[in-house]
Amino acid sequence: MLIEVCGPDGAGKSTLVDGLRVRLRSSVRAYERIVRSESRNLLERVMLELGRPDAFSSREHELVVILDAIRQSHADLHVYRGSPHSHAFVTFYHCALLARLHERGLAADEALRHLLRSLPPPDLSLRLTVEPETALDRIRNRVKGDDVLSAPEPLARLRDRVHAYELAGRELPYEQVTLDSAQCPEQVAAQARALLVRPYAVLIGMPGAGKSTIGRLLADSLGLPFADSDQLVEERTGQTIPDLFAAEGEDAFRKLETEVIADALSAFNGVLALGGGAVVTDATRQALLSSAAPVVLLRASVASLHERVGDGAGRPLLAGDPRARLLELEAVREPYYRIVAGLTVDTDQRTPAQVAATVRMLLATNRRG
Ligand SMILES: Nc1ncnc2c1ncn2[C@@H]1O[C@H](COP(=O)(O)OP(=O)(O)OP(=O)(O)O)[C@@H](O)[C@H]1O
Ligand SMILES: O=C(O)C1=C[C@@H](O)[C@@H](O)[C@H](O)C1
Ligand SMILES: [Mg+2]
Repeated sequence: MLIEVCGPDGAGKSTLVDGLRVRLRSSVRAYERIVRSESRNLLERVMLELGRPDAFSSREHELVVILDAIRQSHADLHVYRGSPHSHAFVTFYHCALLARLHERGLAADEALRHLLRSLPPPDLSLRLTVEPETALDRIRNRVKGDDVLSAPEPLARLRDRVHAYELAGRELPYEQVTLDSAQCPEQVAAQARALLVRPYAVLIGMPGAGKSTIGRLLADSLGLPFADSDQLVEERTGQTIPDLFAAEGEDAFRKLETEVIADALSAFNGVLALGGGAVVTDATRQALLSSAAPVVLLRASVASLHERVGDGAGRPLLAGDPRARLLELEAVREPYYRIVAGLTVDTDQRTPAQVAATVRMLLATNRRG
C-alpha cells in the first residue's frame, strides 16, 4: 500500500510519518525507499516536451527521483511482496510537484498533466493543513533549516505555498483526506492510523475476560464506535444468544458469528469485541491473521473468570458447572488465542478502567503486553 503525505513546509509531514510508523509497526510492514537518480528521469522528459530545459531546480530533480522510487517500490510491492499489509510511506509526493507547478503557472500544461496521470495513485492520500504563522514558528524552532527562512518575506512565501497546496489538492485525480495539523502530533497520527487500519482493535479472550466491558471503555476514550460480535449476531437474527443456541444450536450460531465478524473486519472503524469462542472457527482465525487490525487478548485466571461470570446466566456454554466449563473451554481455546493475538494484557487484579488504559497505551506505542 502506498501512502502519500503532503503539505507545505512545517506542516508536520515527517512527524506524521514517524508517528504512523510506530503505530503500524506490529500490523504492517513499512517501506521507505529512495533510489539513486537516473540520468533519464521523468522531469527531463517533461522539460524536453516543454522546451524549457531550465524550468526546474535541482530540488525538483530530487523530487522526481522520489517519484521514480515510488513507481519502483509500487511495482515491487505488487510483484513480489503481494501482501495487503505492505505500506510504503512517501512524503512530498506529486502534490508537492503540482504545488510547485502552480507556483510557476505551469499547471495547465498538458505534458505535466500527462506526467501526473501516469504516476500510480496512492492508496491513501493525506494533506496536512496548517496556518502559515504556525508553520513559520515550527520551521524557526526546528533544527533542520528551510529555504523559506532565507526568502525576503518568509511568511508571505509560506502563505503562497499553503495556497498552492490547496489548489494542488483540488486538481488531483483521486480523493485526498485533509488532517488539521494544529492538533497535537499524537492526534494527527491516530486519525491517520484510523483511516488505514480497520477496526482500530479487536479484543479476544475467554467469557468474562472483559472484552465487552473494556472494549466499550476503550472505544469511548478514543471517541470511536464500539461493536460486539454477540450483539451483531443478535441484531442480525433478532434473537438473543441463549434463544439462538436453544433454537438452532451452536453450529448455526458459529456460522452467523463468522459472517458478522468477517463483515466487521472489512468495514467497521472502531473497537470490536469478539465472542469468547469466535477464535475456534478456522475462517475467523484466518480472517484475524490476515487483518491489519491489532488483535488484543484479554487474559484472566479461571478463578477471576468464574467470579465475574457468576452462575453463567446468558452464556449457554457455561450452563451446569460454570467453573468446570471454563476450565474445559480454556484448555481447548488457549492455543487458538495465542495464535491470533498480537498483544496480551492480563486483567487479574486490575479494574476495567486500568485495563482499558493499558490497552490504549500499548496500542499507541505498539509495545507488547
Ligand atoms: N478487570 C476486571 N475486573 C473486575 N471485573 C471485571 C473486569 N473486567 C470485566 N469485569 C466484569 O466481569 C463481567 C464480565 O465482563 P464482560 O461481559 O465484559 O466479559 P466478556 O469478555 O465480554 O465475556 P463474553 O465472552 O461472555 O462476552 C462484567 O460484569 C464486568 O463488569
Ligand atoms: O465462549 C463462547 O463460546 C461464547 C461466548 C459468548 O460471548 C457468546 O458468543 C456465546 O455465548 C458463546
Ligand atoms: Mg462480551
